[in-house]
Amino acid sequence: MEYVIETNRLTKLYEGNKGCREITLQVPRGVVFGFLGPNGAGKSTFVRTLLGLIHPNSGTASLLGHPVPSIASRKKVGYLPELFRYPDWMTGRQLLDLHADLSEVPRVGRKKKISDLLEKVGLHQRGEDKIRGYSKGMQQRIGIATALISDPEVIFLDEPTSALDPIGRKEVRDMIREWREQGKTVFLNSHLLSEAETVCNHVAIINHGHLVVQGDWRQLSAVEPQVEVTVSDMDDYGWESFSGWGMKWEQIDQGEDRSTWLLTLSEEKQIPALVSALTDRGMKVYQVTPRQQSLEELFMYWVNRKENAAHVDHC
Ligand SMILES: Nc1ncnc2c1ncn2[C@@H]1O[C@H](COP(=O)(O)OP(=O)(O)OP(=O)(O)O)[C@@H](O)[C@H]1O
Repeated sequence: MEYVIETNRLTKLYEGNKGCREITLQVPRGVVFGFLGPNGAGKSTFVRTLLGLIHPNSGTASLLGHPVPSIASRKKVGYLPELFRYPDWMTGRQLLDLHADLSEVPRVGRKKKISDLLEKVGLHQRGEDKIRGYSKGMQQRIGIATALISDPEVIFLDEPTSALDPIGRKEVRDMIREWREQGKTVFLNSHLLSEAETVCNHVAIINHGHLVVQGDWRQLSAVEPQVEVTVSDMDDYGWESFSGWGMKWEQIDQGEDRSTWLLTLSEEKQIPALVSALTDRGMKVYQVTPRQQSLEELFMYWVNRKENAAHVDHC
C-alpha cells in the first residue's frame, strides 16, 4: 500500500510538555483520514509539525515520499489552518492570486482557475470584495479556496466547518467526497464526530498528545460488538446470569410480552453462543440485530480507555 503521509515517533512539545508525542502513523493514498481528538489533544500541533511549519523535538515525517520539510512535497499539499487570519485589505480574488504566486501556479489560465474556485466555495459574487467585509463563514470559504489553489494531491483541513452554517457544512462534505473520487487524500482534523463519520474511512484518535488508535473506523468499532436482542419469557435471573461473559446490557424497549435490549459483548463470536444459551433457558428470541457503533461511541470508548489506563501521561 502506498502511504502519502508517514510519521515515525514525531514529537513536538511546548513548554509544560504540551503538544504531541511519539506519533507514528501512516495515511494511505486516496483516503479521507479523520484525525480526531478532544480540545487541546495535539491535533493542530501534529499537523503543523508534519507540514514543516514548526520543528519537531524528535522523530521523522515524510509527505508524498519526501522527508519533511521539503519544497517538492509542499507544492502538492493544500492546507486550511484552524486559526487563519488573512490580510483583510485584500479582495478574495487578490488573496487567491497571492497564494497562487506562493504555490507557483502558472499565470496562464490563472484568472479562470480563481473564478472557478470562487464559484466552488460559493463566493463568486464576493470575489472583488475586501476580506474585511467577509463574515466568518465566508473567511472559512476563502480559506478552503486558498488550500485548493495549487490543485494539491493532499489536502489538510483543520476544523474546516467550524464557522459554517449547515448548508456550508454539507457543501464541504460534498467537496471532500468529490476530492476522494478524484483520488486526492484528505487529512481532516476535527472534533465534529458526526461530520467525520460521514466522510472518513480511516481515523486516528489522539488524546493528551498520544496516538490512541488508528485504522478503518468501522473495523475498529467491532472491538466491542453490540447487538439488539428482542426476547420474551425471560427467567428471573435475567441478564445477570450472563455477567461472566463480560457482557453489558441496557433495555431499549418494553412491549406487552417482549423486551428489546442492547447488549455489548466482548467478541463477535459470542453472538451465536448467546442465542443458543437464551433458547436453552426457555427464552424466545424474536430478533438479533448487530448494531454498527457510531464514530462518537468509538471515540468515547478509546478516549476513556486511555484515560483509565494506568500509564496515561497527562501532558
Ligand atoms: N504555541 C504554543 N505554545 C505553547 N503551548 C501550545 C502552543 N500551541 C499549542 N499549545 C498547547 O499544546 C496542546 C495541544 O494544542 P493543539 O492546538 O495542538 O490541540 P488541538 O487538538 O488542535 O486542539 P483544538 O481541538 O482545541 O484545536 C494544548 O495544551 C495547547 O495549549
